[in-house]
Amino acid sequence: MYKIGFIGCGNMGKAMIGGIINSRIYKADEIIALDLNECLLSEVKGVFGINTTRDTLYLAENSRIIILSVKPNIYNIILNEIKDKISHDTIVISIAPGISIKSIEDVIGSDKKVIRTMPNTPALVNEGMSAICISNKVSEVEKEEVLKIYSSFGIAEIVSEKLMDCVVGVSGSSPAYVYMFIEAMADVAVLAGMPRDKAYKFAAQSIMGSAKMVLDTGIHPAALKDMVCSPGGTTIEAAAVLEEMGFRSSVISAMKSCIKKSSKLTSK
Ligand SMILES: NC(=O)C1=CN([C@@H]2O[C@H](COP(=O)(O)OP(=O)(O)OC[C@H]3O[C@@H](n4cnc5c(N)ncnc54)[C@H](O)[C@@H]3O)[C@@H](O)[C@H]2O)C=CC1
Ligand SMILES: O=C(O)[C@@H]1CCC=N1
Repeated sequence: MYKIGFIGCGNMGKAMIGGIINSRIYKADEIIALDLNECLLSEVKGVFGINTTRDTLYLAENSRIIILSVKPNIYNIILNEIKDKISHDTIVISIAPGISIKSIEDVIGSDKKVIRTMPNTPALVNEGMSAICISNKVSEVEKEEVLKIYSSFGIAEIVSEKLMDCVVGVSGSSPAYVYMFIEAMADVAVLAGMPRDKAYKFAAQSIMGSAKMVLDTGIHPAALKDMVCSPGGTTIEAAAVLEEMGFRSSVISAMKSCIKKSSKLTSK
């Protein structure tokens, strides 16, 4: 029996497998994965040394934990395909926006163990942020095990299911906004004469350091911002332009749109 099986090893599946392997929580031979894309499957086998299969039913029958790392529109197809192979000891984990615990139970049975999660791609470098919701069929020991898996590639927190759309906006999707920010900052550094490789390093490390300041010091982000803005200095010039150009309101509108999209998927 494999400890964990991934159906789908695209961006998110690969990131989680990479995080689990890096943290050594499971050995490569305790993990199995499947993907319709043969190149991708040989890639994860080659890079991580895990087992692979083309047989979805074999994976479902032989994995104690199954992670459905496919797009939300494939969920029902896969669940219908594997439902007879899911035992009462199997834990089925969703990582997709809009896929509720109930919608999975409706297909595989409400007597089965289902966990809904929302990870993010920084899992690949063990800096993921994940939310986890547990159904009442999952025991305390199983909850702790899943928390341990998700904590192996970053920070993981139990949240109530009603917060999951919000989680998509604030952590599932947010790495994309941050990459856009890094790209923009690096482009301007290049414009001002810095070589591109250095520009990415300077921009990314500044964002990582600032995030670490928020997490490690517990100081309010506004106070941390004020600590950078010298009176009559350079930073307040930039901050004033960001306010003028609607920086915060752009982020607010973008995230509201993301959360709305996630809740629209859920209500379908
Ligand atoms: N990419 C991200 O940052 C995040 C993605 N998610 C969720 O993770 C899930 C996967 O997303 P990505 O990895 O980004 O997508 P992706 O498109 O990179 O990977 C999905 C993989 O599923 C495979 N696939 C499709 N049908 C299949 C089938 N019938 N059997 C086996 N494999 C099949 C595809 O070949 C593909 O490699 C989605 O539900 C997404 O919403 C959640 C959090 C973050
Ligand atoms: O864009 C998406 O739909 C997925 C969910 C969170 C991140 N990527």
